[in-house]
Amino acid sequence: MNRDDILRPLVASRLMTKGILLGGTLALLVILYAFYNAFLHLLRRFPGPRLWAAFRFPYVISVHRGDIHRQLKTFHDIYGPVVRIAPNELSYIDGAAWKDVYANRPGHLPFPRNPTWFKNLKSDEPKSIMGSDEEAHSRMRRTFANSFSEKSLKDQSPVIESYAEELMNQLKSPTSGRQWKEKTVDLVQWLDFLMFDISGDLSFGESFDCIKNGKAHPWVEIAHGFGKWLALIASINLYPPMNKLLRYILPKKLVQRQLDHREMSAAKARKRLALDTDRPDFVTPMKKFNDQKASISAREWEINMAVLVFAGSETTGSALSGILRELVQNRGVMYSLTQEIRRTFGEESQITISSTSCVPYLNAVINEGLRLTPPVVIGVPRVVPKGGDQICGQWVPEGTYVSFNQFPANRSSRNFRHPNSFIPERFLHQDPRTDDMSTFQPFGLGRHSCIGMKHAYAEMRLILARLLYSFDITLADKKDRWDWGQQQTFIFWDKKPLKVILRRSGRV
Ligand code: HEM
Repeated sequence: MNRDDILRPLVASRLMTKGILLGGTLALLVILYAFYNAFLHLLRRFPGPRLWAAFRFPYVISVHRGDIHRQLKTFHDIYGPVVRIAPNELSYIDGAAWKDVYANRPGHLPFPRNPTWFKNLKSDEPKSIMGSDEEAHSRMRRTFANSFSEKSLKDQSPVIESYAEELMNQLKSPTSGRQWKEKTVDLVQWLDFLMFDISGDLSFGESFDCIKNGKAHPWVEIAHGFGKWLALIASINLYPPMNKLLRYILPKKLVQRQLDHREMSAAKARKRLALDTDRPDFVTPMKKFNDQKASISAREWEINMAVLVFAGSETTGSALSGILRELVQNRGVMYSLTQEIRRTFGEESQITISSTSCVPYLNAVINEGLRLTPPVVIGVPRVVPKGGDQICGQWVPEGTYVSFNQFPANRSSRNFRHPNSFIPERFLHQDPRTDDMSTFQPFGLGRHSCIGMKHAYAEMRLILARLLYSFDITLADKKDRWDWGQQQTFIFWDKKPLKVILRRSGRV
């Protein structure tokens, strides 16, 4: 036996001992970290699943599996209206949380948006209205407000109506040169095309021509992946200091796709800004305001126009798809709504944004659809400000992430009778004993609430009325029935197709 033969096992055994010690120390640290979070942390008295209270990873995994909305629903069913869903995060489904977290309360500090979800890739990136910087937000909100007023909506109505007309013409158009009696189409796809074309026109001054071409514009295709992208960035941001390496960890191809998208948006925004025109869109009123007050920079314009296109199209398209799925799966409601529309309007040309503003059952159907299939599935989280604050009568320490989560709230039997059923009548004859309408805020509340709410309602009414006036709509496959919540969510719904048969109603 030489010297090396004697030393080799000794070295190996030392290395193994060191490895075991290191592994043991790490395991101990993880156990201590989890023990601290679960039993000593200031949030320890809030109910919730122990593993989620101890670590952030179950939440992140669920976000990436696309089932966070269902997980939250299950937790609220078990633990009640407030649940601890991560070491530093609480989820609410109690209506009082809307006011406490999102509204401006006199004598209380505002709860800012959680920067984790809105952090930029680079520190010098321009700010957007969706960001967490409160000063930038109020500057932009003031600039944009005029574009979303009643008057602006009235001015923009002919533009929106012209796109609804284009969609109807496309759906009615002969197939293979022949008139048709019935036709199968995917409404999710067509509604998506419609909403992006409208948003493109109002924000960039030109349509994406998705309806005309029958396919998504490259800008729109990339935008479809935006929810997954946001979820990815947020999950990395949840693990500081890993987020400092964000730009280096993310797959280069993915980052490049987003950067190309931004460049494409910037070019479109610049092109519209350069036009000397008073066309009725979002830009004209904003530009007038900005020319006087110089409130936002050129780079801020560029990013905000892209935000507006996405915020206005993904959400409204999703709402319309959800409502139409509920309608084709609930024939009684479909029948009542169709009757109301065909009774109210003698001709299709009478259906406009203004004429659809007071059609009661239509409004009730839209609200019930927003309740069952909320486009903003889970809440946009806020951070409890300095000094902590009371939420739903309980003190919550500063720095805690808090959110009102629409899907679990709207599907909870604490808040609604028969929460999973599509019953528009609950909005016509409201009964506070069975339905807690304070929980229903599809457009949010407070200074960050949806700036485009009036537009969204106007578009939804117009399009539903036109579709149901002209067509009898049924499911292409009778077995294709399922609950909207079964789909995955990546911030937004990952929508499955809605294949329906259109039959001409006899009115057209
Ligand atoms: C059914 C359709 C829509 C739904 C359900 C919806 C929902 C929401 C919600 C819940 C928020 C609040 C986010 C937060 O609390 O942080 C929001 C904000 C916003 N929405 Fe909508 N939205 C819809 C349509 C639109 C449309 C049509 C536009 C514009 C054309 C729009 C533009 C915006 C913008 C710019 C914000 C940010 C407002 C701010 O932070 O001040 N949305 N939306």
